[in-house]
Amino acid sequence: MKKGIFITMEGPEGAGKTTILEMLYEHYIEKGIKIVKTREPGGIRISEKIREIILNPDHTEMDGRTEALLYAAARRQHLVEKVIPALEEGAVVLSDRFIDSSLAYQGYARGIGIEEIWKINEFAIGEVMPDLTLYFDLDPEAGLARINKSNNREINRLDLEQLDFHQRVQEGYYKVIDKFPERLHKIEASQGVEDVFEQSLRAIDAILNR
Ligand SMILES: Nc1ncnc2c1ncn2[C@@H]1O[C@H](COP(=O)(O)OP(=O)(O)OP(=O)(O)O)[C@@H](O)[C@H]1O
Ligand SMILES: Cc1cn([C@H]2C[C@H](O)[C@@H](COP(=O)(O)O)O2)c(=O)[nH]c1=O
Repeated sequence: MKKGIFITMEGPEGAGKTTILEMLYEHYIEKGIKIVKTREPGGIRISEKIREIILNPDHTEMDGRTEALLYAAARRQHLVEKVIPALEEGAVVLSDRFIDSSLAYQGYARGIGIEEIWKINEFAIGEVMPDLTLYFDLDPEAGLARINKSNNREINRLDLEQLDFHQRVQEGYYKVIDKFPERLHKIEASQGVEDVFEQSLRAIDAILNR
């Protein structure tokens, strides 16, 4: 039975999810809160292997539905092996991306359909949905400029998509917000890191203190 709190971070490329996740993790560790950080696709051995297959820039022939199924498979294993056990132990789980990435990227930007992608993901995740999702909103040009400037960020197959794909990703997230307005908390990610961090903390503390 779930006792912990499941929080996910979403947004287009370079929006600052990983930066803020690390800051939140350090903050809650210092406060003595039991917290687990993880990411998708990945987080555990099998899902990291699936990540390598999906994001390899050489795999240009990958079909959109194959891509969607691989993300869902990685998600399933990650949930069963890492997220659900941590929630059962009462931890706060912070995940860099989850199902909303599939809805925005494969469902909307790839044009497979948000409802189609929702159906295959329902099979993968069952009842497990985040308690809160922080959505970092940033224009794709600005996000791509950030990752191109960054030295320690490898450029993957999805980064190499055209700008119009990344623009559809952002529109896809807006559709996801319309679908789940209670769960998604939108944060303006063009602000400085400290402001983004403070607003993220406030949203999470509201859930932790409930
Ligand atoms: N608020 C911010 N203002 C300016 N630069 C930022 C901000 N947040 C993060 N950055 C920088 O932008 C780059 C991308 O940040 P980060 O890796 O956290 O983004 P991300 O959303 O996890 O990206 P992706 O999902 O594409 O891996 C890094 O170089 C980071 O230092
Ligand atoms: C979970 C998930 C991710 N993606 C995409 C989004 C990014 O382009 C990469 C992951 O790279 P990151 O540096 O870790 O953000 O994968 C996706 O298209 N669908 C998904 O479900």
